[in-house]
Amino acid sequence: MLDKARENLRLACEQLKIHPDVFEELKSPRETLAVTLLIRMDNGSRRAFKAWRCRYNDRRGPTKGGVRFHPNVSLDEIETLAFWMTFKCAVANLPFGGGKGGVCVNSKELSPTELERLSRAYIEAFSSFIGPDRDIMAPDMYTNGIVIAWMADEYAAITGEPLPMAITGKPIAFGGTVGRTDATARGGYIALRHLEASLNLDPAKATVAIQGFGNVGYHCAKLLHADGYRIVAVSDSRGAIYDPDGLDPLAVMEHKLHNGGILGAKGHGETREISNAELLELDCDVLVPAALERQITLANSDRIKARIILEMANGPITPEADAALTAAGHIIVPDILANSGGVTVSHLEWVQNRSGFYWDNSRVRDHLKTTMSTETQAVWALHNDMDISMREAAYVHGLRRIADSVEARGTQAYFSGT
Ligand SMILES: NC(=O)C1=CN([C@@H]2O[C@H](COP(=O)(O)OP(=O)(O)OC[C@H]3O[C@@H](n4cnc5c(N)ncnc54)[C@H](OP(=O)(O)O)[C@@H]3O)[C@@H](O)[C@H]2O)C=CC1
Ligand SMILES: O=C(O)CCC(=O)C(=O)O
Repeated sequence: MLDKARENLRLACEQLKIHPDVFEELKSPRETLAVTLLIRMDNGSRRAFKAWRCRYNDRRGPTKGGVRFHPNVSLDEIETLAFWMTFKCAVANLPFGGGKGGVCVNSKELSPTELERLSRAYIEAFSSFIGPDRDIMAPDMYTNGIVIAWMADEYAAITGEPLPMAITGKPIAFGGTVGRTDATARGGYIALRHLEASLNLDPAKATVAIQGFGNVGYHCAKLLHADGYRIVAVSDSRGAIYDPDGLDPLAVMEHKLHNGGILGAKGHGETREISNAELLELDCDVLVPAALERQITLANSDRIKARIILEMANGPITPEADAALTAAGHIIVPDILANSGGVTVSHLEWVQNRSGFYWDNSRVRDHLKTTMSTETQAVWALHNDMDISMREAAYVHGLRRIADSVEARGTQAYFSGT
């Protein structure tokens, strides 16, 4: 995946006529630590789990990014996610570089005590790699507030820092910020709402399909539904439900909490089960991938019907499929813009921890709204002015800021054309 992600970088470097030195610096991660975590299982046996943390690039500040627990986590995935974080933080204009971490584990197979030991073992292994001015962790797939609280507690014990600033996404009672739980979804929602007029989208008429019903997918569904969008399909790892008359996200979540999954939840009309693959191909106005990478590839891109794709997951569309969809006229609001609301509010948690002054919900939301609207407008303007896709525009926007920070350190001027 990293090879393919570099392709976006190369294109943005070409667009901006950036000096080759910048590409040379950004094409590889600065450092990645790979470890094996050994934990004691409840039955007394020991089990090994591969784990990584990557600091991709720190030109704009300490590296920042979540930690993922998933059986498909690999070195390539973590380095690619850290590459995307580098650009995401620049697009959001945060004083951060990009990082990411993960453990190759199916956390659903662990008991709560095993999961706690694994979370604490991760921090033990990476405690000297991370730090409030070096690398700051946060939640990602299958690392919720409880996992983050164990991690923060372990870091506090190891470092003697009662309030760990090297980990964001903490519970509010442990130094977290208001507004982080739904920040990623809210950021994407603000971006979409900002573009409504330009995209000729009418919430009262528009239909939405959402893949993934976790933190991001659920809150996205809730926010869009509250504004009148008709949520016609949602999915989780077990499958999808489709109801052309619409689904109520709160009722679907209620069902998931009681039954362990969304299958069987009822909407306003005749609800039926479909597969995750079918969900992606539904005839709807907005498709929101909010689960894993590489869900839309050349194998299914010609069957995608949604006019607008709001990429809330990281990397849900492969570069080849992205090119095909763009050529076919689909508008893709790219991940490094659409899902940057999470890290934007993580930044606020870090700021509040450092200052010791805590913001209220309206201040956090106002800040998120201003950031998302400003950066969405900037990317949209570049997309129109340069006649490039929104993804290329987002990379150009982020790359300008990263290249500026390289140049500001006194190295040679990198923009040959300006
Ligand atoms: N959390 C955050 O702040 C941010 C997250 N993101 C990205 O958003 C995406 C989702 O993250 P998040 O919501 O936090 O993760 P969660 O762990 O909260 O939820 C993941 C959801 O995806 C579902 N899922 C897992 N595998 C599949 C599959 N093969 N097909 C369909 N659905 C599947 C899960 O199903 P089940 O419930 O059955 O397990 C679950 O509903 C990821 O790409 C993540 O990197 C990006 C920016 C920030
Ligand atoms: O909140 C953060 O710091 C990072 C979130 C994240 O991992 C992501 O945006 O992909």
